[in-house]
Amino acid sequence: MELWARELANGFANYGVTGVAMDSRQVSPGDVFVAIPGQHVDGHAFIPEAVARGAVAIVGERERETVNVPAGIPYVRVPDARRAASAISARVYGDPSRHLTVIGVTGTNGKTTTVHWIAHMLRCAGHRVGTLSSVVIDTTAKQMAAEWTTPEAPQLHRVLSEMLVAGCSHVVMEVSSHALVQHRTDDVDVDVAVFTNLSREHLDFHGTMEQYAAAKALLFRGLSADKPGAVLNSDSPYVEVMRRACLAPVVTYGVHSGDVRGQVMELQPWKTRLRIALPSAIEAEVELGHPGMYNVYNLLAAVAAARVLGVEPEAIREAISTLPSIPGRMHVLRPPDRPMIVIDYAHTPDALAQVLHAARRWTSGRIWLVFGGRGERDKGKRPEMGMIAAMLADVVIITTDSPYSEDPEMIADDILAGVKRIPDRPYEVILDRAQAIAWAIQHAARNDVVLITGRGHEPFQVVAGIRLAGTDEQLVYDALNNDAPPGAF
Ligand SMILES: CC(=O)N[C@H]1[C@@H](OP(=O)(O)OP(=O)(O)OC[C@H]2O[C@@H](n3ccc(=O)[nH]c3=O)[C@H](O)[C@@H]2O)O[C@H](CO)[C@@H](O)[C@@H]1O[C@H](C)C(=O)N[C@@H](C)C(=O)N[C@H](CCC(=O)O)C(=O)O
Ligand SMILES: Nc1ncnc2c1ncn2[C@@H]1O[C@H](COP(=O)(O)OP(=O)(O)OP(=O)(O)O)[C@@H](O)[C@H]1O
Repeated sequence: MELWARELANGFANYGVTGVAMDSRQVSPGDVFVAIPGQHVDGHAFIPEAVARGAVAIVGERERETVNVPAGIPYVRVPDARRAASAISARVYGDPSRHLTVIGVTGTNGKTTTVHWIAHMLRCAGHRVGTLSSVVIDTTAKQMAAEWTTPEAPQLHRVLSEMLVAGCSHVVMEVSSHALVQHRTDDVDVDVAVFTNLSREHLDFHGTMEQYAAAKALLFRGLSADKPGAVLNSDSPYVEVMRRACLAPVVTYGVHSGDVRGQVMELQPWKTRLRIALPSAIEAEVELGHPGMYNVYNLLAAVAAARVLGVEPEAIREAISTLPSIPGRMHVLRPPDRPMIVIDYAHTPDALAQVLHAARRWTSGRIWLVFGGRGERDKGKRPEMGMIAAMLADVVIITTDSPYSEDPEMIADDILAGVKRIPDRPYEVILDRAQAIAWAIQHAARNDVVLITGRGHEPFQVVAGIRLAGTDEQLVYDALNNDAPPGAF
């Protein structure tokens, strides 16, 4: 930690500050308010509101004369407000990560799944484990729906301190590239860092794949040489970027290469038989009850991490036979006399391709894919996903997926440009998501599959700034109930 950040953090801890807030609407009495110059608004404009809510000190980047700080309230100007927020949060909440074994998982896809599977393996070995994922924040004493993949530093350190109080010895958490670039995790003392994979995503934020990879590599750069290690996917073209960033010992995993190696014996529609070889020459044949090659990689990442953490092979083996499903990932509904319906969270080109490859094994019939593109996010991936959809599905239904402030029709046009690159692929554009899902279910035959991707577990869409409640599962139930005779489902 830079000297200025350490001194600032110590100063606030000694000053008796009891909490940290980066958003004026979340200030509690006794907090220090950190003003962030944002992309939309300037957090410095909310200093009076923060003080009115009980902030006892302010940190910002602007000169004191240019901001409105009420008399008697200390103001500290810093070179980087996000960096300051992280340092102060860690110190004010008692540096909880130093007393926990923290496993950070980064990568474009598979973070949530890998986090929950590592946590499961550690629990099978008898540890008390907290988790932070984009589905849930679980301190073991309480569970909260997650709004972020990785929360802002104040919430992050507060939650880590709650996990410590709840008696956790380990925490497994997702670390997003946004979090790494925005210093949210700078002061989390990570012990084991895991890399799943890297493919196109968030280029609106990172600009290029090189910069995106460099952002992910920050997690490994932060891992000191005395830590148990980094766990890297050696089949990823980006493995060397992560390895170069790393001073800690490296353990790799993969199907084609790796210290922990998975050899697929049989890839069945819904499960996979594989032989896993560990560096200690221990080999075991296991059955993974989750479909797709990509889940083989998630499993190998979890196994390698568990071994680095000292989990015995027997506990790992037991854990593999009881691995949990993740809400909204490959969630299967089998209404009688209807096509099978699968809800999944694929929202990147690679994830969509992986899931469609897996889906091809489920049916000799047709795959009806219902999906959209999220607003205010990487527009370049939309035509790519459109083309993948048209290449790998039989019927493509383009719909709306949380457009935020964007026009859903324009987003659909972006996707359509990719769909049209594959000649003669049938497609429909039905912007109302409920209608799109209902249309696919009505038209698909009994032995077809309706695959609905992009929203997974998410409980709402944001349309023109308004949160519209309703999961995809609910939309499926509505479609079936409106259409089916009573009691058929
Ligand atoms: C693109 C991005 O990362 N944006 C983040 C950025 O927003 P911004 O620069 O637009 O902030 P702003 O709205 O201008 O506000 C500036 C400051 O004023 C504050 N404010 C604002 C209004 C008010 O009344 N009072 C107040 O104090 C805000 O809290 C903020 O601190 O700074 C804000 C404050 O830190 C973040 O909330 C916001 O995350 C937005 C909500 C977001 O959607 N982030 C996503 C992209 C994200 O981080 N995702 C990753 C996962 C990605 C993945 O899928 O892998 C994640 O970890 O969740
Ligand atoms: N290893 C993987 N490689 C490619 N795609 C994957 C992989 N694991 C999961 N997926 C796909 O990505 C989707 C999201 O999976 P998961 O939530 O585990 O990833 P994530 O990185 O946490 O994403 P997010 O942070 O957006 O939740 C899944 O529904 C599946 O379609």
